[in-house]
Amino acid sequence: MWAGPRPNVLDGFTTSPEGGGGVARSSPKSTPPLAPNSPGRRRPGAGTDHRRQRNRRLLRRRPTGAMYGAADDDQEAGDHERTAFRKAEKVYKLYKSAPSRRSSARGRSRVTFGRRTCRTSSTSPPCSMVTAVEKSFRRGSSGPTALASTFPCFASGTALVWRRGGTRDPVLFETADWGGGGNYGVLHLINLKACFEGFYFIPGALSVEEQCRWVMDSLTDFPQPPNRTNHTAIYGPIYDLFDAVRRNKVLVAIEDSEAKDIHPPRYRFVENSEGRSCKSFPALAILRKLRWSTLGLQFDWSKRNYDTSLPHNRIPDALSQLAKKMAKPAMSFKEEFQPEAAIVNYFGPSDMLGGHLDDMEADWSKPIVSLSLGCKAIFLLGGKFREDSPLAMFLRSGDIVLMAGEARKCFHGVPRIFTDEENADIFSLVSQLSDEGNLNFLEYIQTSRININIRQVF
Ligand SMILES: O=C(O)CCC(=O)C(=O)O
Ligand SMILES: [Fe+2]
Repeated sequence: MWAGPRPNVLDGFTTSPEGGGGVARSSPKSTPPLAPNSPGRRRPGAGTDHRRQRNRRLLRRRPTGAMYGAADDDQEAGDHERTAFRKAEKVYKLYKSAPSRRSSARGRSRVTFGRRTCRTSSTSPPCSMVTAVEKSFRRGSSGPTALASTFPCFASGTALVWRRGGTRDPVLFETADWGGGGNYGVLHLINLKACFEGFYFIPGALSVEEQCRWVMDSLTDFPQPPNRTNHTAIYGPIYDLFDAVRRNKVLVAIEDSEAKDIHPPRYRFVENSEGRSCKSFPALAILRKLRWSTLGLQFDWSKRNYDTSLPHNRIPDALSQLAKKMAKPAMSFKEEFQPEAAIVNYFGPSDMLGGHLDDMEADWSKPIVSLSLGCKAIFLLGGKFREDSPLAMFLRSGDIVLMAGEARKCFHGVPRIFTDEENADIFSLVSQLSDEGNLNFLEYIQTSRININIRQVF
């Protein structure tokens, strides 16, 4: 169990108890109440009270994203917490039957779990758009739809969405103009709710080789300084985390005399901590508590803005090229997407990302390009208000989602990932990594999901 210094309370996700609970979450009591009907989107920079108020709400929602602890929240929350989005999160989240335990130790998440038995079991995945869509896309079934039966080429039409309780809603969709060639099907929801316009789903967009590459980069290059991670606020810049895991190293505090720079590393990895009086942290534990890293322009979670004064590298060229290519269906004919920042989210077995909006980019007409890697997840796409019931869908390794236009203003989140062998849906990724002998990556990704979302900030 994690016993390190208290992390930035605004960092990352709340982790599972067995995952170490390394990321603290802010207490629901200390955060401002959520207005029952959040105001619609205002243009960035409007600087109104509404906007500030909403940002404070998001400040709490986005980075903490606590799913464990939800039971606590529910008890302490008022009606404003009982929104359709919140209800859906509860339907889809992972429940465990385990003895109730509450940790209040400093530096750990305050989590409660095991109060309820499993409702969303790994064998009963949600009825969702993707249930319908993937019947047609992935398995080639005729399905109750006007979708062409073979993936990746399909025709515009209507799909039926099963909702809980057996009702079926039609979803009108069109195939998006890919523009850049490539053998992908792009599903663009256009009428389920007006606000879904601008949401594009590109199943199987990344080959297994590409998936391996992005998994490896996410674990090796992307957390390297000057990129910041949830660990930066605690340890300062730390280098070569994944290499340290491979070599079973431990993280130790650097003696004062070793620090010469203005922003010196405060910790570094060493072979073993023998002979040192300070505390040491196994590299593997640090990796397991990695929740996010930021590429390109660095996002300041505490101020909720992009801090252009922070040292940063440009988005890696290959990632930038990929994002430009994938963004095409959501861009106007003459424009090119300009990747300026990316957030890499690392999900452990019981992690989730609470419902939120991404509203800190200046131009919301530009898409967010979001890559899924590793274990399958449930993604909730809500409306402009938390009261709008979200659509649930699966995102698998290699899928890409674009959020643009109206959908850019919609609440969304990830209440659940599937880490069991049967439901994680990572067979090809696993066999590719095993063939290549990349066992450390394999071990990590078998119980994890990585999301890379790429943004144009200005
Ligand atoms: O993990 C995902 O698929 C979504 C991530 C996301 O919405 C975000 O980082 O803002
Ligand atoms: Fe998001």
